[in-house]
Amino acid sequence: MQLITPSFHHPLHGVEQTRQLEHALAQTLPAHTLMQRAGLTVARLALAITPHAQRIWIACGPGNNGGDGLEAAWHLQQWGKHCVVTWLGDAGHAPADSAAAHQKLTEAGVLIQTKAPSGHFDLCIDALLGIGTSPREPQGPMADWIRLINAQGGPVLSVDLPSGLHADTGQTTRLSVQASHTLSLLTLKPGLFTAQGRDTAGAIWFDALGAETHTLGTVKPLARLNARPLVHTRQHASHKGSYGDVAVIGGAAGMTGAALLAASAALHAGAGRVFVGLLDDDALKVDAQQPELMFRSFRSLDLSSMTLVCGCGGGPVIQTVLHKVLTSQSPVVIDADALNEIAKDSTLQATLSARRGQKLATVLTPHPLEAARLLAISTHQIQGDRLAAAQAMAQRFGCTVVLKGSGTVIACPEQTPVINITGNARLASAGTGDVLAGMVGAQLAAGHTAFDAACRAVYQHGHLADTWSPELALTAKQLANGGPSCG
Ligand SMILES: NC(=O)C1=CN([C@@H]2O[C@H](COP(=O)(O)OP(=O)(O)OC[C@H]3O[C@@H](n4cnc5c(N)ncnc54)[C@H](OP(=O)(O)O)[C@@H]3O)[C@@H](O)[C@H]2O)[C@@H](O)CC1
Ligand SMILES: [K+]
Repeated sequence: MQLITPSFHHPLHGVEQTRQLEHALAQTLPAHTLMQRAGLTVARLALAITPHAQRIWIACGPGNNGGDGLEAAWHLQQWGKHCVVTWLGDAGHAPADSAAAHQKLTEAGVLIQTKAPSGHFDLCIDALLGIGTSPREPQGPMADWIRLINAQGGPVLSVDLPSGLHADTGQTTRLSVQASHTLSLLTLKPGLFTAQGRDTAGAIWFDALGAETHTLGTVKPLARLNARPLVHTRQHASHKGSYGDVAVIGGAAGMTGAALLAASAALHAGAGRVFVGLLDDDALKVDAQQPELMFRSFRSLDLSSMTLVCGCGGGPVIQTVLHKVLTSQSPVVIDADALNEIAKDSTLQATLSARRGQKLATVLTPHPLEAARLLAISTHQIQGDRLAAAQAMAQRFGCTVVLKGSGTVIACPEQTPVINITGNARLASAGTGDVLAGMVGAQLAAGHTAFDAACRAVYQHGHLADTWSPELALTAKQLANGGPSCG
């Protein structure tokens, strides 16, 4: 069992793949073994997170998730805990593994109740719903028990998934369990890490139940977790030209700040030189706070020799430069208003898609609303399946897509998508998206592929927020500078 941190590219398997693996593994083991392993590991984690808990409520659902709970209760009872076990199943109709667990617990003399318990519990174990959850709203006792678990206010350990959370998408039913810990079994599920997953699952643990890495490797994952990128030591004998040039193109009248944030972020993320091509003719020609930035008119920029970050603060006028940017042979990051303009214009969309045929690096960085415009669907549909939406955009436009939001998804046509788990809600403030675009630009300028550049920048952007002092406000300006202590 392990606590999940962004240290490894863990594979993420959805419901279908998890069931395939379960089936393959179960064939090699005596009956009920997987559920017995599941119950034991749940009981061990319960003990680890609440070592002094005496009174434990184990709420068990009608399927095999409930069976895991019954198995866990058996161990906890053996270890001297006072377990209150409630079950929504029916011994005559329960799945075979759950029926066996029910019989074992009954034979151990544990009372299995059907009514909601009363009083306070030191720990609740939520074994109501796992990968078998359907999108219908829980009703009756299931709904009552979810409300009661959430009302306890103490630690809640969810078995496999917080009940009500969909394993593939991270969507929840309106009523769902709010866990402090979730122990994902056999596989890690993508829904734990994106959309509502991060807010409902708490700390995420994983136990492969004896499935070795090569067994997990037999089924293609839906996604992988982003992991801390390797930091390359700079060669002593290098110079600014070794790290590439970035040109930020944007900053229409009244919106120069966005372009300056992206430029500053590119600079602090290691680009060799950073140019700013502002679309406002009357804009500043130098930034005294950041004298390293070189201001140029868009017309005078040599687009062929630099990485372009296009759209930050661009307004509708960005439309006038997009054809030139998209037909350049340079790596390109497309953000904000540039995305909105492309969404409106099928000719620009064709120009964007044509870059793939020329093997030109292109990264789109939409937030869900921009993504909705690009795919001409609703934001609700985008958020309903973020992995699928990011992949659809990557396929449609033939490039790398960074779908921002809780559990940012990075997708490209050739690779398994990645979900990022660094970052937090402090990033939900003006300008942080411009900073990310600049950071992606710096990674592209350093020579990384579009997908790698996006993964590295997204990780670092989130990591800065995760290591930010809780006493200090997180502002985009300081984020661009690499953190509050850096300027
Ligand atoms: N896979 C593995 O490798 C292993 C799996 N294991 C465990 O098994 C779990 C999967 O078990 P599972 O397939 O029985 O599904 P599960 O989540 O218990 O739910 C099905 C039941 O819930 C009901 N129900 C569904 N939605 C509902 C709703 N919204 N509101 C109300 N009710 C709803 C549904 O009713 P139905 O829709 O059929 O009427 C059915 O009765 C998995 O997550 C893991 O914990 C481990 O033991 C070992 C290895
Ligand atoms: K559960």
